[in-house]
Amino acid sequence: MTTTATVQAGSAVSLTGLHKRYGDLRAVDGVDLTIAPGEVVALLGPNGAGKSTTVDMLLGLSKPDAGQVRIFGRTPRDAVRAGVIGAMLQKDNLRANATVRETIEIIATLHGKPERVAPTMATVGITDIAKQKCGKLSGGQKQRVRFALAMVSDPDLLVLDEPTVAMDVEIRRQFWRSMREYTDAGRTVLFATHYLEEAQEYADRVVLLRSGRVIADGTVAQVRAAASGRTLRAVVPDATEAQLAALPGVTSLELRDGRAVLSCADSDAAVRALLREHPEAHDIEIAAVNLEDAFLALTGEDAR
Ligand SMILES: Nc1ncnc2c1ncn2[C@@H]1O[C@H](COP(=O)(O)OP(=O)(O)OP(=O)(O)O)[C@@H](O)[C@H]1O
Repeated sequence: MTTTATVQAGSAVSLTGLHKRYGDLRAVDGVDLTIAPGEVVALLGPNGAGKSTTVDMLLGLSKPDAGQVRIFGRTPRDAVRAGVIGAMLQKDNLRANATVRETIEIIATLHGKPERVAPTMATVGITDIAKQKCGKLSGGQKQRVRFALAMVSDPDLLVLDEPTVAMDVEIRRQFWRSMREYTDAGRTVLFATHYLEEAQEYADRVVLLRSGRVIADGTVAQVRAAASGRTLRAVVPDATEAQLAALPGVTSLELRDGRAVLSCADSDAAVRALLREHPEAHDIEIAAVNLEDAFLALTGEDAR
């Protein structure tokens, strides 16, 4: 049997008891997180939840007040030096006067991988802007150049802080297509995002941060279930609130003009009992709670 210790020893990312304060503010307040090789993990949280602070410590850009970071068993600094981490941050690190190709070439050469320049630019879709100066690029183009910089060393772990900010819908799709190619090859990704639908669509696992703490961690399906299961809607002309509230699996409800909206921990049990006790019920719909609802229920505040 695999023990927790061996899983952590073989982990891509291991954050243990991570704390970071700014004055009295606990920006990161005891984060424990282990990511296995090959996982694609979304780090979600409202503004100020501590996502960027966590990412900065993970990359060795800032030092935790307490706790430990290990990337494939190494310190962040050693991992960065060895080229096993590629990072795409929110900060603008592009030199305005350098062309796109020159920018990618410098980093590829630093990592001893000049042969990666052309394929990386093709994958990310920036070959056609290779000769443009970085200072003249649009926000979305700059994001793609940053993505190419993160990918050019062919790292085992990609860390992306809000990667699709400033990208329009088409560019965003293209971005995720190239990410898929990368993750299909078994590489590990941690991305921070405000776009809940991106987490839902592209991550294997979602970690919700709030006030510097992990408040939920699981697959998209588990996070949804942790919040409030499913919503059952039906028209039940003669039912009372008390009758509906007594149905098994129902956790809360609204009833207006015979239209009922039931929040269910167990929607199968609820729908069976509903039809048994109120055979006149009709127009029944059962929907999974989407991640946004789950997120709002768990954090109790506006995600954006
Ligand atoms: N250098 C700093 N000095 C003081 N406070 C900081 C600093 N960096 C971050 N903070 C504070 O720490 C908390 C966590 O910030 P952080 O940027 O990690 O959150 P976030 O989840 O990335 O938010 P956002 O989605 O807005 O980027 C916030 O309250 C922020 O104001």
